[in-house]
Amino acid sequence: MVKVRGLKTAFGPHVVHDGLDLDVKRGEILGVVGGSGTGKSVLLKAIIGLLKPEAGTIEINGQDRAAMTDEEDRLSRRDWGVLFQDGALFSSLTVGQNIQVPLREHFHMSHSLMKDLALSKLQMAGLSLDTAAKFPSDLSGGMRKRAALARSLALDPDLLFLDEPTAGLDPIGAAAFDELVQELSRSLGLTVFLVTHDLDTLVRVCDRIAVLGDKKILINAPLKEVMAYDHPWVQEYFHGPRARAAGAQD
Ligand SMILES: Nc1ncnc2c1ncn2[C@@H]1O[C@H](COP(=O)(O)OP(=O)(O)OP(=O)(O)O)[C@@H](O)[C@H]1O
Repeated sequence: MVKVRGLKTAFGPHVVHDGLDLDVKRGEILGVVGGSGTGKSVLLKAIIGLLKPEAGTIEINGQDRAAMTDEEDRLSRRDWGVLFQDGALFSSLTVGQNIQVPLREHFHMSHSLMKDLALSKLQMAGLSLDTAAKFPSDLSGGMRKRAALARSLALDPDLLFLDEPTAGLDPIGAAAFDELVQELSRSLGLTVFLVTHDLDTLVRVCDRIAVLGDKKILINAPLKEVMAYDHPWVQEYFHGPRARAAGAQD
């Protein structure tokens, strides 16, 4: 579903990725982890086209992003949704209006159809219908995440990019959110690219885990294999007390 080859990204002299390869398989939930500043968010931004790589190729659904015309790029954007770390909802719009933003951008449809679609996405994200009329500031952190998830589902994407979706949620809210992502992935066949620091999330929902380090993907494999990988950061992260508490046992 996503194929990255030889990716190089840099900010001036600061090289973030160099010769990075990554595959995201259709229908899987891939967890992307790595130490702070290893370039998880930059990788996500490069894949979705918010950041231009210095070298390498990125294919989504078999289409080389660099070779796309503007129109092809616009159309391909319908195939994926993004949930950024802060939710990034428009504060002056209601939740319902927020969910309608991508629909307005991509389709000409009647107001009532748009409203109905927004309500169905709210339900998919586990929110009650009355949330549509509320403003983001009226919602709890967990509800805001769900509202942002509903917006990222607006165009019925095949692929979902989530950047630290459970950051800032309490453990119960985080577990419920993880469950929702897993349920959506299974029922809609969604492929999920999930950047996270949350060991609970990795253990609970990810089919495979890609570890970023030394400007590359060090390993991309199921949890058990990743835990056995001989690298200091991997060993410390997956065998420390937090990992044991999350149930990541050999
Ligand atoms: N717009 C930018 N301009 C300059 N440097 C940047 C920019 N965005 C990111 N960087 C740098 O790129 C590197 C990778 O950043 P990134 O945000 O991808 O890290 P991360 O792995 O997501 O970290 P964290 O886990 O702390 O969120 C960092 O050194 C960061 O300072």
